[in-house]
Amino acid sequence: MENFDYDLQSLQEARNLARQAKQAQAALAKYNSEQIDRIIQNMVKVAEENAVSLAKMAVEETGFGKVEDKTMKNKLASTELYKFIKPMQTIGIISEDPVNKVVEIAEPVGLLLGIVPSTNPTSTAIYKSIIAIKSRNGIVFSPHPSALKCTLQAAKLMNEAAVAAGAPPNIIGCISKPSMAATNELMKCDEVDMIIATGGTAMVKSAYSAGKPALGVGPGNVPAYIERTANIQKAVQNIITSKTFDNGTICASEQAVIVEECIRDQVVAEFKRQGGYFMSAAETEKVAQKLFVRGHAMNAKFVGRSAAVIAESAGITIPAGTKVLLGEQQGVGPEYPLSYEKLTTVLAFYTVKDWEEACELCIKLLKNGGVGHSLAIHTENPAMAMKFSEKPVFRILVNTPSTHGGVGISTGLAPAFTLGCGTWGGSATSDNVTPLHLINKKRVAYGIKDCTENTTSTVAACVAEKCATGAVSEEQIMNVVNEVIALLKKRGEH
Ligand SMILES: CC(=O)SCCNC(=O)CCNC(=O)[C@H](O)C(C)(C)COP(=O)(O)OP(=O)(O)OC[C@H]1O[C@@H](n2cnc3c(N)ncnc32)[C@H](O)[C@@H]1OP(=O)(O)O
Repeated sequence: MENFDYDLQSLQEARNLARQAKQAQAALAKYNSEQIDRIIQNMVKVAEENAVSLAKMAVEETGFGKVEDKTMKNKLASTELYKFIKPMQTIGIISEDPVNKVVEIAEPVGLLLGIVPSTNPTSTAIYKSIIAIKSRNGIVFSPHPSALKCTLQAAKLMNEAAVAAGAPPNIIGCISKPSMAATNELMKCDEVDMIIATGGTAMVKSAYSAGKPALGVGPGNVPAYIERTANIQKAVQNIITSKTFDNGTICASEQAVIVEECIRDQVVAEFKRQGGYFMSAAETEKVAQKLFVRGHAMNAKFVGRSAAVIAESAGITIPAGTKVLLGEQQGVGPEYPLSYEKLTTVLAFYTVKDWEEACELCIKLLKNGGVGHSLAIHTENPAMAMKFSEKPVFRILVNTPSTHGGVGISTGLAPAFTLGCGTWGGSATSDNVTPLHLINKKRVAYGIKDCTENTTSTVAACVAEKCATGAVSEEQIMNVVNEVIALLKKRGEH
């Protein structure tokens, strides 16, 4: 009976949130760029002011990651994101093509449903709130139950900041009584126009099955290849920096290190020097037993945990100061547990003969749960980086920590906490999701080609008109002239 009451209240809350946010969004859709920018600036300010407290809440509630790194994630989701999206045109006329005479006008998508993972519970809520408002959308959140309090607080702060700067009340909402029934209700209700789903595979799949537009992200299983020309000291430093950032909770973080035989000893020595601990086969087995449940599903108890916590729980002794645990693997698949995604401070370690073998292994690892996501390569040979761009991923991250590279901290990629995996990874986009994914484009298109019989004279008139206005360049005029000649030739009149 208690459960029944809870589910009922949870459903009612979801329906109310969707109704209120939809109403607010209808009003927001009439705002201009200045009004929207003022609102976003205030959201960014409030997110920045609360970056530390939200990070603390997230670590306390989920047990994942580190306060200082979650603080940085909250800042990436606000201050850094704002720098990147400020110049984006998301309102009104966004482009005019005088030659083809097409005018593009941005319209909001409407009301979004944001699904938020437990691994990035406050940064994802801040990021999705800001990109939603930038495109004049409303958003309601479905938080992960084990990160409820911190996601709710982040969403509340974003709503209050938006409203204080002029947004309609309730433009950002968040479920306070999470249940699958409420999440399903939001996914399917008429008020929600689009779902942005970040989280586990099952949740993303159900978002795509809701019968409405959805942007979802697939899982990652990122290989990091250290090629023979790489700066080994830097490559190892990048990998450790990445894997220890928030204790490995970001899905773009490295999952396996691949090295060539000829540099293996140097790489191993460098890892040891920088805080890597190479586990024996027996130790690897013990750690793997902790990391996974039900086959190779990640055990939440060891997601985003330090090497020391994992080692202690597995009953293995490691030197003080160890940053990452590495386990040698000879293959990929169920018999090699570290060949799966582990959002924590553990890496698989592989040795290959040459780059061709590295290629094959990368493909196998990606097919083991990471197709479409990301791959890291450390090399001083640009041609080698381009060879690896042929692999089935949409982010090829070169000489950079893959965590920082994938989410746009250390690369020119868009700052984002929703990283599309393209159709190969079951996503509707292969991009880092930005406000430009959250607009509809309306097009006003003038007739520029006559479809009637008297084409020659109409095209000539069209050329004359374009010349007369002086609005087009000589090159553009020549293009039109060439078009006319081609047309006449086709009709046997030239
Ligand atoms: C840019 C980026 O880094 S994006 C990163 C996104 N990637 C991820 O989050 C990694 C994928 N996530 C996972 O594998 C898991 O969520 C873990 C390992 C992190 C945590 O695992 P757990 O908390 O044990 O399990 P899980 O996430 O499946 O959820 C637990 C329960 O909450 C439910 N739940 C999850 N999200 C929601 C939601 N939004 N609303 C309602 N219920 C939910 C699940 O259905 C599940 O219910 P069940 O126990 O009845 O099956």
